[in-house]
Amino acid sequence: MTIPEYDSVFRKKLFADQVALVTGGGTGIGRAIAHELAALGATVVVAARREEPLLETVAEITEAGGSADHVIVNIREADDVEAMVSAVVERHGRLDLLVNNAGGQFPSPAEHISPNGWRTVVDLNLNGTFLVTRAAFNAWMGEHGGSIVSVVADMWNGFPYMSHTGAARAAVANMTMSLAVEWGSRGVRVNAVAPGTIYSSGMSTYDEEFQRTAAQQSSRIPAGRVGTESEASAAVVFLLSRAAAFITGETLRVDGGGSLLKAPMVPVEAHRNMPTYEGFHLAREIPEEWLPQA
Ligand SMILES: CCCCCCC/C=C/C(=O)SCCNC(=O)CCNC(=O)[C@H](O)C(C)(C)COP(=O)(O)OP(=O)(O)OC[C@H]1O[C@@H](n2cnc3c(N)ncnc32)[C@H](O)[C@@H]1OP(=O)(O)O
Ligand SMILES: NC(=O)C1=CN([C@@H]2O[C@H](COP(=O)(O)OP(=O)(O)OC[C@H]3O[C@@H](n4cnc5c(N)ncnc54)[C@H](OP(=O)(O)O)[C@@H]3O)[C@@H](O)[C@H]2O)C=CC1
Repeated sequence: MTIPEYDSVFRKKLFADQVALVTGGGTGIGRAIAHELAALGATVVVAARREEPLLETVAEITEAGGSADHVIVNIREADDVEAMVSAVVERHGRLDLLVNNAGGQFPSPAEHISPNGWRTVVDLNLNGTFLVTRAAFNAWMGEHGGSIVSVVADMWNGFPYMSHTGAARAAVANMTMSLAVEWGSRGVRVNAVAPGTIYSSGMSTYDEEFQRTAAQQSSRIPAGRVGTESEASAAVVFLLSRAAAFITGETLRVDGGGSLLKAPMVPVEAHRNMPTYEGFHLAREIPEEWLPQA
């Protein structure tokens, strides 16, 4: 099958002569970003732990007329990360664009997350993102400038049953602001994109029950639907581009308005376990019909 070039809304040679590194670029949102950047003229290096999806994405991009390469990496390992960034600069001579897209987590009530489970998710989504960002700055961007975008999540009002990733992604949004300030004078912009529920191939890594819950999110999203991989990619590409030259330290929501609603992602169980406080004897007591019915 012939692979057509990515149908980007951006100008064809936007990233000509630039080199981009996309972590997690072999699958889902990362794969879409890799395709879009390559269609816009960048040489794209995709990096992750499994070689097969990386090779497939590289082959697709090459077939579509773009330039791509891959590196195997576990972003939780500092030595791996250093080797990845060195390989990109050695092979391609520069590193202009970094997309911290690799990430993931598992749904679980907080009390059942083991210490190692918590550490693993924070290591991947926060520490891994920091390691890659730091390595890209030290190896290239600190001297030559560049643009960094990290993919986080809709953690704005907490992330029930995903507390580990919520904490890690909020930390990345905060790190994004710190680094934007520290590195502005070096010509490096640092931003993030916070996707809501995106119908990415990554969704199929979850069990059926979770996927059903995710599908039901449509009814609480003002856009009336979940998002596409391309919609997440377009936001990342915009922030990487010169069109965003005056934007740094920002986390852009790509969630169809979902994060604006007060409705929780998961329903609150009816209970009477939260005692009220009435410090004033003339205060109104909450009447029975205003309390949850068991
Ligand atoms: C309400 C719906 C809203 C929908 C919004 C959706 C928003 C987000 C969507 C996405 O991100 S899409 C998909 C992205 N992709 C993934 O998430 C990938 C899948 N996840 C993983 O690969 C793992 O979760 C991982 C932990 C991130 C990495 O796993 P790794 O193989 O490195 O770890 P392990 O060695 O297997 O485990 C380490 C540690 O973690 C515990 N653990 C792992 N999975 C689970 C689980 N499902 N439940 C409970 N605990 C888990 C595991 O037991 C280990 O701990 P110890 O046993 O050693 O204590
Ligand atoms: N889909 C959605 O609704 C949302 C997704 N996100 C985030 O967007 C990003 C992309 O997700 P999506 O495309 O949906 O899902 P995917 O599961 O397809 O993408 C995750 C990618 O990260 C890579 N990865 C995971 N762990 C590591 C690691 N330790 N080192 C290097 N690479 C790693 C995976 O490759 P490999 O396993 O080969 O290493 C994979 O390519 C993730 O950070 C995800 O959490 C955020 C909000 C919503």
